Amino acid sequence: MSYLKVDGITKRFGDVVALNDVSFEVPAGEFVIVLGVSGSGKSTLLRTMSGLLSPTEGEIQIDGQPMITPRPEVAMIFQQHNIIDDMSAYSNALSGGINEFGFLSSVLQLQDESEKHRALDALDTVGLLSEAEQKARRMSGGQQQRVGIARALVQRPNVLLADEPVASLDPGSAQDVMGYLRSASKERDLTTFCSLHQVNIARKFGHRFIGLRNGKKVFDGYRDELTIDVIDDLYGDIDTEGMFVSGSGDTRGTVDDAPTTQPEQS
Ligand SMILES: Nc1ncnc2c1ncn2[C@@H]1O[C@H](COP(=O)(O)OP(=O)(O)OP(=O)(O)O)[C@@H](O)[C@H]1O
Repeated sequence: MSYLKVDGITKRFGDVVALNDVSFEVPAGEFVIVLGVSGSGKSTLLRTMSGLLSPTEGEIQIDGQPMITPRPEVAMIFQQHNIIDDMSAYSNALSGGINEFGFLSSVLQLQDESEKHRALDALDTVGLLSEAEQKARRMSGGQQQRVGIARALVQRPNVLLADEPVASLDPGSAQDVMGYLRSASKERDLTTFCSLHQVNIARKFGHRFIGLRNGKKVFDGYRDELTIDVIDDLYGDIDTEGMFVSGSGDTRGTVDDAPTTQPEQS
């Protein structure tokens, strides 16, 4: 049964059609990567799914409920991590409960033990428990993005939306962050959408892929279906050399442990 349903979404900004009649359904727990060139509508799709933007036409349902405004069970991670430099990794993670506990109690850290435990647990999930006291400004870009993931996890989401979470990172850090995102999603059974520019990283970590071009959905398939022809169709003449071999090094969260074709629906 689908947990998330995007039904005929169109989003216009004046004369610009950012999304054009996009529909798909996703079962709970699936890890979906949204691909497409710059301007194809990836961010608009994720922002609409998060409730930050209203569609011009169509509807999004999560767990059978229309998504009209942001909801705590849908967490968003941004490219610029949006974390506070002068706060520790722990305090930043704890601030993920801000919607649930209120701004003041979050800033004053008046949360109870279970909430504090949840922040530490989230830092553990992203491999930063030993860095909990570290000020964010002293952390690398990749570590800061992992703090951003931890903060989203503290929100206790069912759906995680990550809008180009590794766009500003070097390739090694990008793989690291994607590995933690993938393993956090698996560990917590989160339905996850992640938009990416880097096709090789997408192939390494993705399970299902949705391809956008000029706001239209032009591809929706699993890893084995994401062929060079599909990538050429999405991106035009980019260099695809090396995209179809497994990477070396840390394999945390890669798809080698995940089905590469559509799972049977029950
Ligand atoms: N707030 C806005 N006002 C006007 N036009 C917008 C707005 N947001 C997005 N657009 C336009 O909608 C189209 C899709 O933009 P979007 O940011 O969703 O693409 P994208 O695939 O995420 O691009 P990128 O990879 O560069 O972030 C683009 O033509 C963009 O200029």
